[in-house]
Amino acid sequence: MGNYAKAVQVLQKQLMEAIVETLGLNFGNLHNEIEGNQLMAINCYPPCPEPDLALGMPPHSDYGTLTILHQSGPGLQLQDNKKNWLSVPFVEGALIVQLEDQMEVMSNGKYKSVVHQVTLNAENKRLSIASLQSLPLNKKIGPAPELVDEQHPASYDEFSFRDFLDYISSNNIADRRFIDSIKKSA
Ligand SMILES: O=C(O)CCC(=O)C(=O)O
Ligand SMILES: [Fe+2]
Repeated sequence: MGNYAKAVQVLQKQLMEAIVETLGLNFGNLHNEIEGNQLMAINCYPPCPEPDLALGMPPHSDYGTLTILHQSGPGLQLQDNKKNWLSVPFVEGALIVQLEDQMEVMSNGKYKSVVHQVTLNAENKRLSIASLQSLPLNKKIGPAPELVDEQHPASYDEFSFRDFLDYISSNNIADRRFIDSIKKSA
C-alpha cells in the first residue's frame, strides 16, 4: 500500500504538470503551491440484497485537484452536463483519473469537477482505493490570475481544504455541493 501510494503521488505530479500546461500556466511557478496532501480512502461496498434501493456512495465531487481511483469491479457512475448518470466501464487494472473542485476553481471553470456516485451489486463485494490529492490544508486557491480578465472575471471565491472541511461539518452536501457555495453569481 505504501508503494502504491508513493507511485500514485508521482503519477499525480506528472498529470498535474500536463494539465497545468494545457491551461497555459507555468508549472515551475506553481509547483511549490500545488504539492500538498494525499489522502488515501479505502472503500468497501458489501453485496446489497436490494441494490436499486440504495447507493454505495451518494453523489458528490471531491475537494482536491485530482483523484486517482483503482476499483475491483464496476459501480462508479459519473454525471454528465445534462445530469444523466453514466456508468464507468470496468477495465481490470485501469486507474481512473478525475478532476476535482480545486482544479475547477484554479482553471476558473474551464475544467469541471466531476460529480460521481457509487451503485451497489446484489452478489459481489466491491473495493476501491481512492487517492485524493489536494493543496495543503490551509492553502487558499482561487482562479489562476492568468485566466482572469475582463471577458473572464473570476467565477469562484478562494478556498482551502480547511474551508471545505468546515463547510461539510455544518452543511449537507446532498443539498448543495461545496463548490456551488463559492461560485460568484454572474
Ligand atoms: O468507490 C468509488 O468508486 C468512488 C469512491 C469515492 O468517490 C471517494 O472515495 O471519494
Ligand atoms: Fe469521490
